[in-house]
Amino acid sequence: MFSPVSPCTWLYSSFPGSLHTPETECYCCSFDDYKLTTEWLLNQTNHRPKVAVICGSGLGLLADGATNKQTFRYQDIPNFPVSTVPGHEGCLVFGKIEDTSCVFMKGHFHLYEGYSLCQVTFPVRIFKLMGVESVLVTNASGGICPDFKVGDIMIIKDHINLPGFAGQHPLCGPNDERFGIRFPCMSDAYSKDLRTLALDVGSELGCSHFLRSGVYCMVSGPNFETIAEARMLLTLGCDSVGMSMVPEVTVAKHSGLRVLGLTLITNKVSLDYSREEKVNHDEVLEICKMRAELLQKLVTTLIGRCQLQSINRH
Ligand SMILES: O=P(O)(O)O[C@H]1O[C@H](CO)[C@@H](O)[C@H]1O
Ligand SMILES: Nc1nc2[nH]cnc2c(=O)[nH]1
Repeated sequence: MFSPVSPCTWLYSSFPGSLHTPETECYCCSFDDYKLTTEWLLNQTNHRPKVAVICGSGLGLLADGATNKQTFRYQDIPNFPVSTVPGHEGCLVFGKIEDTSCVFMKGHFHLYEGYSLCQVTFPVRIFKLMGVESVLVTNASGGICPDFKVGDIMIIKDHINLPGFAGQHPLCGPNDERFGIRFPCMSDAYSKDLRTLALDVGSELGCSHFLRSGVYCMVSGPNFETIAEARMLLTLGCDSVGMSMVPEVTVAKHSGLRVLGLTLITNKVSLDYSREEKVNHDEVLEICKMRAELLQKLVTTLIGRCQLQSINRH
């Protein structure tokens, strides 16, 4: 189980009713922690997923298109964190999309929930050990690029890891060579093949007009941006901003998984002091609901094709 050595344990445990106990706190997970969870899952299911889909805020129904489903609540899986954010159901769904065996995370974890980045990225290493080859990460984000509209889907071509600049990085700590090298290259974190495939599939489905490509920036949250922060992000070259995904992508790339990132633009980030609209999480979830069916079609079609692409490459 997790070793109770988080430098923050004393802080969290000093809040009455805190979610954090010495048992759930960790600084680093050991290989045995990952192994235990992987073996538990492999014993509980006959599914052997090749593709993992991480569903962000309000996007859990991406799993609905799968057949032969088997569901596990996060709280029942040894070592798994639990979801605390509305719109994150908190279960792992195994199933098939056409002939491809998949695993869907209905809800993922965030720094702002108080989890360590080792906990946030824990499932990604489980997927790797289960034999997953490609990861599709989806989430909700605010549009910084003035051309973006609410409801656009941005194919992530690159990211800026702002918490990483401040030392909040999932690969800090001892490096386990069984997963990957000490200094991984991140200039190609998002597979070019998968990005091209996403554009092709989007065009086939007639949704090219709201498919975008751009740079996603992760902030820790939980507050939405001030106008000065939003302007800074625009200057830095960010097209959208959110509070997740980058740790999972970094750990996935570190362990040699192919990554595709899709972010739904749920709101336009205010860059102007005269704008009256105020963003809130309910609005984010509302837009996710509005686009869910189309995103599901996109993801489902992509999964069949990306597995085919993977087979052809071997
Ligand atoms: O990134 P996901 O989890 O999709 O959700 C995004 O939306 C929430 C804020 O509304 C934050 O969690 C932000 O990161
Ligand atoms: N940081 C951030 N995260 C989001 N998630 C959805 N919209 C937003 C946003 O505007 N800012």
